[in-house]
Amino acid sequence: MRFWKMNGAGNDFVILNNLEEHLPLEQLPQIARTLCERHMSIGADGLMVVDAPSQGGDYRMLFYNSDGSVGEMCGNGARCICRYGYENGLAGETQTVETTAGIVTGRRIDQRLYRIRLNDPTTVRLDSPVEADGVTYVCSYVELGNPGIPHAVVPYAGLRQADENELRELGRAIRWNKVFPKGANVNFYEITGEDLIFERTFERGVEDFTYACGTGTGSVVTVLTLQGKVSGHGVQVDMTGGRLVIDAERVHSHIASLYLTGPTNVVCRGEVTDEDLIIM
Ligand SMILES: N[C@H](CCC[C@H](N)C(=O)O)C(=O)O
Repeated sequence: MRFWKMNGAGNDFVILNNLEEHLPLEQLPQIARTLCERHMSIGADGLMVVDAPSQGGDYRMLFYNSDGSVGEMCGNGARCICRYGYENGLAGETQTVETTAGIVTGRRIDQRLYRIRLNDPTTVRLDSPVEADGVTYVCSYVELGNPGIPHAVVPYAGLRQADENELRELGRAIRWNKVFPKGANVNFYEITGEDLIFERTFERGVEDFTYACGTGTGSVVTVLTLQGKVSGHGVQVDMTGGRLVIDAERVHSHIASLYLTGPTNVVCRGEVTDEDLIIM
């Protein structure tokens, strides 16, 4: 089984091409759990599988979190898979990717820089109170696409200096809060300059912080653009693993388009030989 290991701003993935591997779909959650484990196997935040398109796209992208759960979409993953698609001859410099959340289009800017149009926000709930550990947090909720990937957007003063363990516990409490029926990725942010944000995301399905989250940055900038706190144009979002840039086009009280731009890295390519993997 051939694989690529990639990351987008430090959000890392194992990529398999099912047009060649022909793995049964029902085995993919188990394969994701095995290969994403950081001590026993390759290690990654998620597994992405390229499969045959069914809606006129160049290919279909299946996304599994490291715990084997399905993600509707992954912004950094989609940027990486566009590079994978381009470099493997599956698509050209502009491409159409079929994701569970809907169609995502992507564009190669240069060897490492890729830009995608994220799924449009389908649900936006600004500033509703969420209670965690007896404290009320003012928290917005965004879903991108349909079925939408769920994001909580939480302002957090002094985020850079915050105690990581405390923040993780809070992230976990909000992630499991009953007001979010699908759960949520929890995006803590602070505004650090004009159109400049620092963000950390506690991810559903990884159940920890990742180094970056593309749909998370899109959700934060959606909220802040609607609230008039950022311009929406070229908003820079710094995360642990690098800088992502969001362009959000605001039309009246909604976001009409959302673009994510950022770096990719092909870390290695090779053959999976993990002897713990059971493939029927
Ligand atoms: N890191 C990803 C999102 C993964 C989504 C996953 N954590 C889920 O909620 O299923 C991104 O760049 O958009």
